[in-house]
Amino acid sequence: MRLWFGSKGKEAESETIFQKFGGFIRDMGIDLGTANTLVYLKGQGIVVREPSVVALETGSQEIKAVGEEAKRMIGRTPGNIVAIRPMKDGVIADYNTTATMLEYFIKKAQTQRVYFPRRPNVMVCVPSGVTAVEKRAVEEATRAAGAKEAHTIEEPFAAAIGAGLPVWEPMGSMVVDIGGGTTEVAVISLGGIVTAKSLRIAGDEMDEAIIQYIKRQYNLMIGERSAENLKLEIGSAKVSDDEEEITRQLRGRDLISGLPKTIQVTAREIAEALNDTVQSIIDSVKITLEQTPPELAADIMDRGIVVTGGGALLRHLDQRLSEEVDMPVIIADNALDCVAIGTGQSLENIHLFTSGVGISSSNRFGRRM
Ligand SMILES: Nc1ncnc2c1ncn2[C@@H]1O[C@H](COP(=O)(O)OP(=O)(O)OP(=O)(O)O)[C@@H](O)[C@H]1O
Repeated sequence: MRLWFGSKGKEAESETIFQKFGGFIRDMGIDLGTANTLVYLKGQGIVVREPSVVALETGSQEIKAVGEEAKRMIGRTPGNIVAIRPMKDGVIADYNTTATMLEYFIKKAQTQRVYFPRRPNVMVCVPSGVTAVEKRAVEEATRAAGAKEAHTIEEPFAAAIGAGLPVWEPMGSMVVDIGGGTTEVAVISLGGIVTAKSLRIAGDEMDEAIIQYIKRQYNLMIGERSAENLKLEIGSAKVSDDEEEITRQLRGRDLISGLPKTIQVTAREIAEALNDTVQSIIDSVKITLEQTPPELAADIMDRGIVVTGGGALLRHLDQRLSEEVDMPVIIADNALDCVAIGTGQSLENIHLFTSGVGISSSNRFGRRM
C-alpha cells in the first residue's frame, strides 16, 4: 500500500516507514495439513511451522498445548489428557479443536510483525477431492479463528505455484503432493486443473503400514511416533538387497509377554512394509496420466513430474516413480514448504484467478464472494 503526501519524496518516505512496520498487509496463507500447519506471511515467508496437534484435558476439554508441545505428548499423556490431531485425511475431523488450533497459529504469526491487522485475510488450502461441505467447514473455522475474509485454494494448485511451475502458461505441468493424510496428483495448464486425483493414502498410511508389519513379523507393538521416526530414518520406496546393511534398533511392547522388548530391523524390511502404500500412490499417478490430453502429456514427458510434500522426501521415491512411469521425476526444493508458499502467493495474485480454478471465498458474515 502507498500513502500519497503530494510529493514523490514524501511517498517514498512513507513507504519506508510502512516497510519498517511490516506494512498494512493483511494477507496470510495457511497450509492446514493433516500432519503439519505452516503459516506464510506476505513479504516474510513461512513464520509458523508446527505439527497439527492439540492436547486437551478430557473432562473440561480445556486446551493444554498446541503444536510442537502437544506432539511431544502423543502416546505419553496421563489418563486425563489426550493429544489429538483434529485434521484427518486432509479435512476437518474435529471442528472446534481445528478452529482453536488455527486461532493459536494465526496469533503466533501475528506476533512476527510489529503491525498486523487483528483480522487478516486468510487463504487456506484444501485437498482437491473435498466436498462443498468440507470446504465450507474450513472457511468457517478460519473465520471463527479470527480471519476477516477466508479463501480456500486446492492443494495441488498451491503446491504447483510453490514449486515454481508455470501454472499460468498454456503448458502441461504435473504435480504430486504427498502429505500426511492425502496424496494429490494434478495436471495443470493455463491457470486451471485439467485432471486431478486425490487419494486418502499418504504419510500416515505409511506409518500405519510399518506398525502392522512389525506386529505381524515380530509380535511387537510400536507407537505412531516410533513408526514415523523409522520411516524418516531408513524408510525407502524401493525394496532392494542393498538395504539389508542399513539397520535400526526398535523398542516396543512384546504382544506375547507384555514386556518391553528391543529388536533390530533392516531398511529392506521397512521398504517391504511401505511397498503397497507406495504402489497405490504410483498407480494414482498412472491413472491421472492416462486421463491427460496428449498435448499436455507430451509437455509432462519433456519437463518431468514434480513431487512435493513431506512424502516426497522418502528415499528413492523419485527413482521408483521415474522407473514405473518412464518419465523424469523431480523432487521440489523445499518440498515440505511448497503448499504453504503457493497458498500465500496465490492470495497476492488473487486477481489472476478466475472462477472455477479451485478458489472459493467467503467474508466475515459467511457470505460467498
Ligand atoms: N524424510 C521423509 N521421508 C518420508 N516421509 C517424510 C519425510 N519427512 C516428512 N515425511 C512425512 O511427510 C508427512 C507430512 O508431510 P506434509 O507436512 O507435507 O503433510 P501435510 O500438509 O500436513 O498433510 P496433508 O497435505 O495430507 O494434509 C508426514 O507423514 C511425515 O512423516
